[in-house]
Amino acid sequence: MAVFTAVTLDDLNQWIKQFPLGQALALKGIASGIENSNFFLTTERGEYVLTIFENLDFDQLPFYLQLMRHLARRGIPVPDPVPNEHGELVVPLHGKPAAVVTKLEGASQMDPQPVHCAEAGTMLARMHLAARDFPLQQPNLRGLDWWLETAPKVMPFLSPENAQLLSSEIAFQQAFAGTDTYRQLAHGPVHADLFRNNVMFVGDKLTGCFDFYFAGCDTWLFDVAVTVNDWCIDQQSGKLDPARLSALLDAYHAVRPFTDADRAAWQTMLRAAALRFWLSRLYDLHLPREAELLTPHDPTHFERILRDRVEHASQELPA
Ligand SMILES: Nc1ncnc2c1ncn2[C@@H]1O[C@H](COP(=O)(O)OP(=O)(O)OP(=O)(O)O)[C@@H](O)[C@H]1O
Ligand SMILES: N[C@@H](CCO)C(=O)O
Repeated sequence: MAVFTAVTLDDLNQWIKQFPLGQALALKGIASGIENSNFFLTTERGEYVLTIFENLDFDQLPFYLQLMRHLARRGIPVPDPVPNEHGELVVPLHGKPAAVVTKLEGASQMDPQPVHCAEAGTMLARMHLAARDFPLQQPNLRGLDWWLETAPKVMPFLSPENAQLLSSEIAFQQAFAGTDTYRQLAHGPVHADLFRNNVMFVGDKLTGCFDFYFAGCDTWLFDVAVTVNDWCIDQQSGKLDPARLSALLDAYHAVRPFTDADRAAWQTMLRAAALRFWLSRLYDLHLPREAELLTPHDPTHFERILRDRVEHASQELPA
């Protein structure tokens, strides 16, 4: 159950008046998700999602919500935040920040085929291009600085082999971040968490993506690697699946062609993307926050992926 803050229809009667949505007619808690309290909200104007942010504060939220608004206005299928009468996208509800966004149609495709991977690749590239003129800046808050700060906290919980893997990989990534190749990579606002459960389909057609609450400015290639490491793998072994990988990369490349720097950085970036989720899952497992009530995701999945990416080269990016 992922509703940490209880809300009733009665609670909403007054609150909803500040939005041009008419009266609230129905409210249903959404069971999945581990970060926020989410509700499907039906009003006189249609179907929406109400999110109460449990762990994010008012300072960070404008970046996420304004980015969603920016993308929605450029035709990228993402939830569009509804402004209140003062133009605000984030408004307190029961003392916590909350937002109302449009509801996407469809359901996640947890067993994606090449056709779904191609759709994801196309949308990711379109999203990168559409965000180029987004004016707000926020770093990826789960980037290298966070890895350096967090690794010492989880080290005491690791086996000697895993402690060695973690420290050597962070050193490798830190060295890479200082290279010319890294500096030449295109960067801008990225989703940074485009897993299968954050994308909707109706049949084989992608209808949208959501959960921008790890978005930040980072390299576009990092975003591609995060996506590939979830969509294009055998879920048991973590190994890359060539057909799905080609489908996603070719579709991305057709919209935003990969550069020589991307090609030079690809293997390293797949490792960075695996490290990012191994570390965050280790952190959530061993150092859970108070507001985090659900079973954390399994870190060993990303440990396997990282070891595989270190030991086996992926196919190259399309030229
Ligand atoms: N705009 C939307 N349209 C339709 N469904 C949505 C929308 N936003 C969220 N959902 C539904 O709510 C669920 C939880 O949302 P979300 O993934 O943003 O929560 P979360 O707490 O950030 O979860 P996690 O961090 O585990 O991915 C989604 O799996 C999806 O089913
Ligand atoms: N996608 C993340 C969860 C946070 O959205 C993970 O699988 O660890």
